[in-house]
Amino acid sequence: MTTVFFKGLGLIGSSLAQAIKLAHPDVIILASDPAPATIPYARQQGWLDAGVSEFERVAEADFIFLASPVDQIVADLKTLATRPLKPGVIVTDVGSTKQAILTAAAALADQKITFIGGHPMAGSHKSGVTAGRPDLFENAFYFQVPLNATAAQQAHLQALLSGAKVKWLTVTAATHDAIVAQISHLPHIIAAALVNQTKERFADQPLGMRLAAGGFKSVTRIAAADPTMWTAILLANAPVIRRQLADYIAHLQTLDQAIATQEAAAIHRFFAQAKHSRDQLNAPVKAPFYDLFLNLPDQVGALTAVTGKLATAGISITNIQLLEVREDINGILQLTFSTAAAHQAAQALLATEYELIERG
Ligand SMILES: NC(=O)c1ccc[n+]([C@@H]2O[C@H](COP(=O)([O-])OP(=O)(O)OC[C@H]3O[C@@H](n4cnc5c(N)ncnc54)[C@H](O)[C@@H]3O)[C@@H](O)[C@H]2O)c1
Ligand SMILES: O=C(O)C(=O)CC1(C(=O)O)C=CC(O)C=C1
Repeated sequence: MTTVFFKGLGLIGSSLAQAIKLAHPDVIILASDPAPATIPYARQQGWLDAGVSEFERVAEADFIFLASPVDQIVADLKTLATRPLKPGVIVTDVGSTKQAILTAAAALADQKITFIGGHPMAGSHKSGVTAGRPDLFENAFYFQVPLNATAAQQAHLQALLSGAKVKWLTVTAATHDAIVAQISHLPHIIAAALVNQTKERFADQPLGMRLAAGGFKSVTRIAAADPTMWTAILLANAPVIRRQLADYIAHLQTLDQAIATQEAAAIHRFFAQAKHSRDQLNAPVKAPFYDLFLNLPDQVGALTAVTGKLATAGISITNIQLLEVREDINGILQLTFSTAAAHQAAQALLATEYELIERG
């Protein structure tokens, strides 16, 4: 019998819990959440087996999901490291940032407890248990950032979450935080800033932003997201967000200059480039992508050893994915590069130590 413990049963926690229960009805789900109506609602829905307080009964868990705001996840990781836990337990989280969380999880690794950082790339501006849905993550990417897990342990977590129907992507914490700062954190800042500035601009207009049509509404939907969650994200990923925010402001200033000097060609280029890129967003991914497959030993730190070797040699990886992992058998690691030169250099570097595999 498998027991899964959720600390935090809001939008993301409850969606994952429901996806687990649907795919594995025998799994026992325990959860703690301080929001008063959360546990009764989940019990009444039928997919929560028991509500507990804080970390009560956590020692029964085979999997522990930390699904509260990222600052609370950091605090919970430190607390968990002092608790007696079940041998072999896998601890994971769903936080929107990864470096601060992986740093805090070192306290667990010191106790020989397995930690795998996680982040499903789907969600909503709605929050709380009532917004949760078992199909929320269908076809979404799900980042996995292992700290001290074997390939088999990563696969074990993926199997538990099979009902979520996600596309797994293994990355380092630094890569994760750089990517999501640009495509998730920055957009939330921009949406909120636009709403705040619009509100100020319309201070003396009775209807104000209620007159807005689709443009304003589609750009600002995510400004309705939970302020507690977003404060924690911005503080946890501050240096990366600040760099990308400065870059964004520079883009706005360039456009401002082009408007001031009436440079029609520059303004046209600004919109044409954006249209081209936005039109590509849902198009199938086209080459050039260069894949390298290798047998990854089922050992703690095996993935970090490969990525560390490539980083030391200055070779950048576009994507890392673990395929076909079975208990006690090597997993296949798929490394994707964006240039033939990087692919060749990686091949030469890794061939001496790893078994490279041909895949069509
Ligand atoms: N909202 C999204 O789109 C999205 C997507 C991916 C990941 N995430 C991440 O998932 C996590 C949860 O976000 P969410 O959208 O589910 O937020 P949410 O507000 O819907 O849920 C958070 C839950 O955590 C609970 N909580 C707060 N303090 C707690 C504590 N000390 N112990 C136990 N529970 C506690 C809250 O009561 C709430 O029910 C965050 O770390 C967030 O960064 C969010
Ligand atoms: O769809 C939304 O409303 C979201 O904001 C989801 C969203 C994002 O796309 O930025 C929010 C936070 C995450 O960590 C991942 C996904």
